Amino acid sequence: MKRWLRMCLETQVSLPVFTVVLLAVVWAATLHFIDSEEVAARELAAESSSELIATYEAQVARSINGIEQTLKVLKYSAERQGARGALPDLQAHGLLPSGLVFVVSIVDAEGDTVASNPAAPPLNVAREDYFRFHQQQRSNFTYIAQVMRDASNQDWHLHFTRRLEDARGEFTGVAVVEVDPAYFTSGYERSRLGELGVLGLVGDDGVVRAMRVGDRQSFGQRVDIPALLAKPGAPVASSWDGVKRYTAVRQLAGLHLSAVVGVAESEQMAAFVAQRRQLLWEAGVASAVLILLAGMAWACVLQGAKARRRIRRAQETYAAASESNMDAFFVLRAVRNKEGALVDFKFAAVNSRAEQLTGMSRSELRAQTLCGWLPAARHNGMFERLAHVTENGGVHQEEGENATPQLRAEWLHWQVVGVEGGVVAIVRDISERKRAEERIYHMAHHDALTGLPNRSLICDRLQHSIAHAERNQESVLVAFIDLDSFKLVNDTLGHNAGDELLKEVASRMVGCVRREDTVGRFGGDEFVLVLPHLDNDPQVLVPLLNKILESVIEPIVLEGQKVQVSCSIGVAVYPRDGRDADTLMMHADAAMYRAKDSGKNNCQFYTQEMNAGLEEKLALTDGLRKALEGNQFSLAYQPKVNLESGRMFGVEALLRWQHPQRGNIAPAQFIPLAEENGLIIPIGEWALREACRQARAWQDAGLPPLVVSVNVSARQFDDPRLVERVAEALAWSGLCPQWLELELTESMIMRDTAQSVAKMRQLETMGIALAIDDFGTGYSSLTALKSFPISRLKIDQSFVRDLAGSADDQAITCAIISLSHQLDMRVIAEGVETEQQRSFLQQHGCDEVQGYLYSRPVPPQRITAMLLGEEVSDEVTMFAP
Ligand SMILES: Nc1nc2c(ncn2[C@@H]2O[C@H](COP(=O)(O)O[C@H]3[C@@H](O)[C@H](n4cnc5c(=O)[nH]c(N)nc54)O[C@@H]3COP(=O)(O)O)[C@@H](O)[C@H]2O)c(=O)[nH]1
Repeated sequence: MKRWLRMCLETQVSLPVFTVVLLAVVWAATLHFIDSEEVAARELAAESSSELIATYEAQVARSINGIEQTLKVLKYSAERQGARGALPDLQAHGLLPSGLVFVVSIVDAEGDTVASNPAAPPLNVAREDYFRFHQQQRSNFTYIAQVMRDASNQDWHLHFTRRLEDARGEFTGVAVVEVDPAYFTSGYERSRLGELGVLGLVGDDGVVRAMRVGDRQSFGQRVDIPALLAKPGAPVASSWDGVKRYTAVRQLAGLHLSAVVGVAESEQMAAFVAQRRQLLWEAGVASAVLILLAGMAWACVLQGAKARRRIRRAQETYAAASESNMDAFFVLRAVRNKEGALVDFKFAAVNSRAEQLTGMSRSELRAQTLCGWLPAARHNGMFERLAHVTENGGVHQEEGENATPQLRAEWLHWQVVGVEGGVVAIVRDISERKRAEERIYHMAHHDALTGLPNRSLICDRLQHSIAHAERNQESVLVAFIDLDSFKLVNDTLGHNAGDELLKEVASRMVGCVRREDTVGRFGGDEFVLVLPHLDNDPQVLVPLLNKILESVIEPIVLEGQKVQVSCSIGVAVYPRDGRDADTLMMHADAAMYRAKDSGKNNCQFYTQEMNAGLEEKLALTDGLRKALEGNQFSLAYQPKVNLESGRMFGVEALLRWQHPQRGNIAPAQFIPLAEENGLIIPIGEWALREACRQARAWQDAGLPPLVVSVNVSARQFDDPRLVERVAEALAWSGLCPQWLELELTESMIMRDTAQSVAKMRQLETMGIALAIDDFGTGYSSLTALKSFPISRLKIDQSFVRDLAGSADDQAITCAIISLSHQLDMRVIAEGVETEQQRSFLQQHGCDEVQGYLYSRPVPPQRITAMLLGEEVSDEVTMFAP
């Protein structure tokens, strides 16, 4: 109810209501006035007709009275002196009326006109109404006949007649006065009767004797007198012309005649109608103006109301938003001195987050000024910044560590917005975000395993150190550290052990350096040291580097086993060995390789000469990239011989690279490089396809089928598409899987035995044979070995080389032969160059051999020739077993 009342009181509602009421009043007054004016006009019209009838009645009475006097004189004279002598006598005495207006005549008993004035031709009127009336009735009153014309008077005229009789009362004729009907309506006053008013005489028979409407004379028509009298004072439609008139009727005393006067309603009410039109027009215009003004006022009011509502909603939204907001809101009103200078701020409003941030209640804050609460604001720039935004508007934003102890946050983001009369400060506690950012930054720049700076942070720090050294003429030492035999630990003891080793080594290295030095993990088992702020003799750091070598090689217990791992360190020094980070890293890397080549567990400083090796490596890498496209690769095939039969049963496919400038490049030189940069995947795939194609070509040529062995490197074996690629090579070449053997190394399959077994089983299922190459050099787990679907072990040539002279190699070789047979595998020895070696192997049950003793790796045509028996090696019978 209250709401409804308040709504009604609101201007946007009350204004239209008021306007409607005002319009209603205006129109009610106007219509009422019109109504009363109409009543007055009608009364006036009715009165006017009453007045006119009185006047007209008197006029007519006077006129008829005159006519009656004439008739009486005529009657008197005619009855005394006879019909013929009456008129001359009367004329002689000047008793006849003017012949211009009245025609008088005497009719005898037969109806013949015996005298007339003015003189007229003789006429018999015996058939006329008035004659028969007087002939038949002894009447003593004037008979007024209907308008007519006859032979003696061609103009329409009225006959006023009286009976003539003799002394006995017998009928002797008729005295006649003829009058123009217009005579009775000549008193028509336009000023009062208008153009449609009526003056008329109507006989008791209802027939009009004379009538005038405006200028129009008429007679003879019938008028319903009772109908005219039915509604006194009200306009009635006249039967003769349909015009509505206020009509008055008077019966003329002693005459069978009524006087009729009428004024037309349209003319009588014309002034009123005009006035009414004027009033309605004025009221209409006034209403339109009122509506227009009210409409404009309403629009303004509505606009204002809308604006107020918007402001109210905005305030409500602001209040709701600020309350539910994670940000603290402080509405600060400027406090000015008498001169208008801004001296402080007062807390006008705050939200609950602001209470939490300050630890003060709303009322406590509102009782404070900014500088009263935070005196430091005057000195730390806060007041100055707020004042600047207050005076100049705009928005000021900043974030940083909180230096105000009154605010409970570590980090704050400030947004100060200028508003009317002050500022709104929106303060957000960003401590959590900052901590997260720090965490993310740390994660992005540190190695997750060791917590050391990662590659990106190492480079960053190195660049900073270089920049600093450049400014201060200092040196920076960069050391590239690679663990020796880490792979072995990882492969044999598993990844967890490898991770533990890396963490331990990392912590030992950190323990060796200063706070300002950086020890970072570059990736895998590679670490980098950045030692800045050196004077120009880097040799002073040799003891530190030795300390690192010593600390790394300290034994460590992993998975219950005592393990010792050394490291190789390569050192480059700014500015001597390079002026930028990339060059220094590259040179340190080169030096580290030199340390590896120099027997590991040592430290090498970069020298110019090392660059040559590096450049060589880069050139080879570049050449490798182009080699596939340039068809620079080919395969050589080395026969594999069955010792028992002495026959070639298979070949090992060995990759050869014919460099366009450098000639033949040994696989030992480019295969590790291709492994390092991943090019071994496409190169290995090419070798696989080519070997399959060649084996199939030999078969297609009708030669005895050979098993072709293809080497698979670690990177190839890890390739998730290995099985797919092998299947594609077989399908593409059309070689049956039984004629393909893949040679894997111990270390590659021992790294993740479960995954290796799964992959090997897939290959075995396809019908492909698997052999373990270089057996004896790795660390095979015999349990794992049992579970592998391996069909052949290949004794590494390092054991075969000294077979004749080394009892150890003999023992190892015999053990491998025995192991193979126990695991139900065949065994082949590679690198067999001498008859002694072959003989030893045969005596100790080795199944197969491969080596220069039989043949070097040769082009496929040579194998073809061997198969065809065209080329015979000393020891090999070139037939498949
Ligand atoms: N992933 C791939 N690796 C390949 C491929 N082709 C070769 N290789 C590997 O390169 C290494 C060096 O190979 P290579 O220089 O061809 O040497 C092979 C033989 O020539 C050599 N050999 C054979 N018999 C003797 C001998 O009597 N004496 C002697 N000194 N050397 C001999 O041994 C190498 C074959 O070794 P292995 O593979 O272990 O059987 C080598 O490790 C190849 O594996 C390739 O396509 N993919």
